[in-house]
Amino acid sequence: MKEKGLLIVLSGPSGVGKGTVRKALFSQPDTKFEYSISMTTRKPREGEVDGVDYFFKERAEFERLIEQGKLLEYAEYVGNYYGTPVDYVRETLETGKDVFLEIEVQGAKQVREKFPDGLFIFLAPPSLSELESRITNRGTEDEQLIKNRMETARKEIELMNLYDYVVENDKIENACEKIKAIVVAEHCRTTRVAPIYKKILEAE
Ligand SMILES: Nc1nc2c(ncn2[C@@H]2O[C@H](COP(=O)(O)OP(=O)(O)O)[C@@H](O)[C@H]2O)c(=O)[nH]1
Ligand SMILES: Nc1ncnc2c1ncn2[C@@H]1O[C@H](COP(=O)(O)OP(=O)(O)O)[C@@H](O)[C@H]1O
Repeated sequence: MKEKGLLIVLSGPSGVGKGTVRKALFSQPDTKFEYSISMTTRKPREGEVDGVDYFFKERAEFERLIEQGKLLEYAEYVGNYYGTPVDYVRETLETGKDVFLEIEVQGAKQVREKFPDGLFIFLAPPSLSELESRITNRGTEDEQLIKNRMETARKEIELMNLYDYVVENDKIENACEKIKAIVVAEHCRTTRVAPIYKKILEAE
């Protein structure tokens, strides 16, 4: 029987650099995992393409997908829904490929409940002040929103110990290298290679 792929979840506080690190990872030719494109009710930003960056949905349609159980997880984030299509994830894992999710922390918590064997990686900021300056420099939020984001970030950082690994996003390249190394190590875990071991002995 073919071994199933690994579900890799990258999460962490808003503004830590999840999207940036994910894009850097997927621009590297040696990245072998499949990115699961999320659904969202947020409007496309300039240059974003439906079916590439996100599947852009109307609110009513998204709510219908929730009711139909089509989402592995979903969360409401700054007034918009974001969610992971469950069929794509399950079907891709069945083919033996690894699937990569880049999602906020509420969603990651839901995935942990459904996929306890997944690989959960928390992307952490070098410090809270660095996090604040990244959110401020991104220029997408006003002052009050930044204050709220920082309050939320403190609580989110406390959830760090629910994850398997913590990767500090000091430099983008360092974070990418660490994530790739973690995935390689995870594939070599005794619990995962047990079927292969059996195969070796059977082939004797
Ligand atoms: N729960 C959940 N969060 C998601 C999903 N897709 C993206 N996100 C998160 O939603 C947040 C907002 O994403 P986006 O609107 O693209 O803006 P960003 O803040 O510039 O990355 C980020 O923290 C993403 O990690 C998803 O499918 N589920
Ligand atoms: N390692 C890093 N060093 C410095 N700035 C970074 C780093 N990673 C991300 N950033 C910057 O921080 C801001 C937030 O990154 P983003 O990927 O949007 O975060 P998230 O997806 O976690 O909300 C962006 O302006 C991005 O360019």
